[in-house]
Amino acid sequence: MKKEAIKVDHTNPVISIRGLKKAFQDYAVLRGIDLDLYQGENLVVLGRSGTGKSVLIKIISGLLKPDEGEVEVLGRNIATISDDELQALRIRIGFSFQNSALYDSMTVRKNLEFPLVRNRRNLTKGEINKNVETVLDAVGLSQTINQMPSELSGGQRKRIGIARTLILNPEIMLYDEPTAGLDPITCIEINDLINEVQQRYNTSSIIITHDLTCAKQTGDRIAMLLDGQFQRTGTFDEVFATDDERVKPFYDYNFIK
Ligand SMILES: Nc1ncnc2c1ncn2[C@@H]1O[C@H](COP(=O)(O)OP(=O)(O)OP(=O)(O)O)[C@@H](O)[C@H]1O
Repeated sequence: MKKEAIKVDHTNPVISIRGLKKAFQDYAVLRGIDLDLYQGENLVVLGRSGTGKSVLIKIISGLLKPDEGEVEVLGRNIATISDDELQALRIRIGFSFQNSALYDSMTVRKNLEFPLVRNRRNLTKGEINKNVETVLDAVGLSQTINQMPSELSGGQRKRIGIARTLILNPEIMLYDEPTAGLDPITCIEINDLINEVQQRYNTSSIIITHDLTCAKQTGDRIAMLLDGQFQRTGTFDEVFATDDERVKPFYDYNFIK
């Protein structure tokens, strides 16, 4: 489905990164990253395997510490906040993992209740049920409520993983390769879901992908990580209007020129 026009507030970055560097032993992965994610925006991050996309979102969610630079998330400097403040900030960020990260021994209902029981301790049973039903409806899987993850398809697991992050009403969503391993029709459905989430929950999102159809369908803006920096950012067409041999193969491979 074609993406509906979204109003992005370019005066209000929810993530602001300046001069971010991160190395492991001798290998400099991120070599001076500058990036803003604006309120309401879907930003797609592209880059070859091993260029540091996952490292970047781990730094944003406080799982890894930067070596140098400023990383401000929802107005808080990630490097200097206390552990308690970081914990509170993380609840405002939804992380959709590549493997969906569901608990295999729990039903869909229990998987969805889990973050609420942990983080919203004063909710009544009725409120918990209502929240579970609302997010299941949002991802179009109300009928799976009593099923086990093993009974779901890859696409359904992905949706439940997204529902589990939505249940805490995150302001920022981080999607790590949301369409990896899915068939083309399911990919399109997940792309549509990412756009629906953006509209319905007013989220700002970073979407890491190698799938250019996903990038084109979901991205309001694309940022391409090349040699440790964002060297090409813009709309999909702007980013790929180049003869740069580091960029062209992405397009040619995805769209079979
Ligand atoms: N905790 C760590 N310790 C040491 N090296 C690490 C660590 N985390 C990541 N790296 C290295 O950093 C580099 C970037 O890894 P990252 O997972 O961010 O790549 P990526 O761009 O997400 O790749 P892919 O598209 O394959 O998922 C890799 O060389 C990886 O081995």
